[in-house]
Amino acid sequence: MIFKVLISDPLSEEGIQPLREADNIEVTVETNLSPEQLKEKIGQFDALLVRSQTKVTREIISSATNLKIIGRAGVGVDNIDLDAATEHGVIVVNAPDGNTNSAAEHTMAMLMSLARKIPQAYYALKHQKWDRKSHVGVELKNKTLGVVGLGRIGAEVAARAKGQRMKIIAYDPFLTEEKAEKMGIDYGTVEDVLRKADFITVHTPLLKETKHLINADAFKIMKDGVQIINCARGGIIDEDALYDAIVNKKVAGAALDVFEEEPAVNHKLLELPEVIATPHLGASTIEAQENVAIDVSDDVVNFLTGGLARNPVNLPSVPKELMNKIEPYFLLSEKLGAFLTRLTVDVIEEVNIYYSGELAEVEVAPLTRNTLKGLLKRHLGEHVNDVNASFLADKKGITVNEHKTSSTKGFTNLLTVEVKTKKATRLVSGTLLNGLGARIVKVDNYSVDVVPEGHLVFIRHKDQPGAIGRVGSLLAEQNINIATMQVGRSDVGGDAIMMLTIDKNLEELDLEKLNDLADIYGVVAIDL
Ligand SMILES: NC(=O)C1=CN([C@@H]2O[C@H](COP(=O)(O)OP(=O)(O)OC[C@H]3O[C@@H](n4cnc5c(N)ncnc54)[C@H](O)[C@@H]3O)[C@@H](O)[C@H]2O)C=CC1
Ligand SMILES: O=C(O)CCC(=O)C(=O)O
Repeated sequence: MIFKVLISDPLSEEGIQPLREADNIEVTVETNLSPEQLKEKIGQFDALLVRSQTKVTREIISSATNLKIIGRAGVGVDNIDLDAATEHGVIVVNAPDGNTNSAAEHTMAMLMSLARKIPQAYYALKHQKWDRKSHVGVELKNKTLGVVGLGRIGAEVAARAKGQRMKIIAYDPFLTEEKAEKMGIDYGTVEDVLRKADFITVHTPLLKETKHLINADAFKIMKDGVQIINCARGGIIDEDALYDAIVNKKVAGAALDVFEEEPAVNHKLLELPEVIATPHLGASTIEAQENVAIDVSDDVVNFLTGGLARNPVNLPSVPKELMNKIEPYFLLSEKLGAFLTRLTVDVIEEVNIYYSGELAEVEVAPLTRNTLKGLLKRHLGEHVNDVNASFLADKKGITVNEHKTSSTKGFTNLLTVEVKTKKATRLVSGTLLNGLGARIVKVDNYSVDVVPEGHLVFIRHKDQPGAIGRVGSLLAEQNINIATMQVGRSDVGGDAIMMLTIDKNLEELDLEKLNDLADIYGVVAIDL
């Protein structure tokens, strides 16, 4: 059998040698295809290899009747509709490590160019202006670099900036004080980083939680004259807010490799002399392009010829017999993880998963991975799946323990997820009720009975007359209908919880007003 592979973005010729050399693989390189042309052609191919230009939309995937694998020669998979790929049984693989070094080096190049106004001075000189006065820069030595997102690239940037004698302060949901100390950097909340830094560089994926992470409010708390670098993803910084902050002289300069809409030509930020920019070149080196092309080509060859892919982004693969037994628990396990991650404010160090009743009789590793997927997605994004979840948890220094117990507390099956941080232990239990579907039956020490779906609001409060009424009245004022409500308490007049399901989107809920009500200790909004 011959497998047909389409390469639709420019990839390194050296990097695709594994594909060219494989006996049963035929390679077609056709770049610059329009979406319509790609849609028309894709049905003939078993594999598609892309960089970031090709948008692999649901429409393209739906037309790809033979497609088995999509390879992304790079990290970010935001140009590929992962849900559509998973739904169509197409595995997506990426090359997470191959361009780390290049992206980190590009960030350093941008940082130094920004500090010394090199692009502006070059531009002036090219236009016959010998202007030394307008291009006075600042030193990096003894300045503070704030790193938001200390993953592969963020950590490499931090290590290099130390070599420039900079002080580093970083925030990452998986960074602990101990880890920061080992790396010789300061650990802070995102606010600490924004307040203390002279230069701020972002290295997160673009997620719901990181979209416009650097917005007008964030600029307000930064130092006057701060300088900003984005070599990660357009959209992490609110471009309108950045524009205003530069015009108002709050921000002295910005270096951008990425934009909300690419290609970004005629962008208003590019009109500002304080902004220097490159057209998404972070990974554009001979070495990175060779590395990422080799990594995805190897994975495509392995996968098409019956082997395992090393860097799957979405692969669900469990033996059929086991699948039949555990499938009903898949959604519950992910939702328990997703629920618990919203209740956890500090860095998660340990996860304990207790399987009871009929669940104690089967192989539960896929459920553990699925629970971790629910836990990790909030901070690591959609590329977390049940294949890479355990690996990512391990990489983030989280200890994961599975426990099987016979104690079911009256349920035929019970799944309990417990997370431990330095400051707290939180837990949630769920079950499948015969004929009634999934239920959350316990949160910390409180028994509840909540369907784990929709828009949930979890409120900790003091068990006092009027507390529940005040919440109800405030939601009524905001025209928000309460669909279900559960209350639980430890003892009379002590700590208590409310779990509400509301009919409106959580964005329409004024969390601050709820938080400000008398006897309310904390409110968390959770979309399940
Ligand atoms: N400009 C370019 O050509 C390139 C851009 N990239 C982009 O750079 C970014 C980083 O890539 P990697 O370091 O390889 O990814 P990574 O997954 O190793 O690191 C991302 C880090 O962001 C952290 N994070 C998630 N939410 C956060 C939040 N709200 N606040 C702070 N940190 C948060 C995660 O915990 C993780 O440690 C990605 O967006 C990637 O697509 C990557 C390569 C080249
Ligand atoms: O393919 C490219 O050049 C972009 C690389 C990138 O942005 C990524 O790997 O996330």
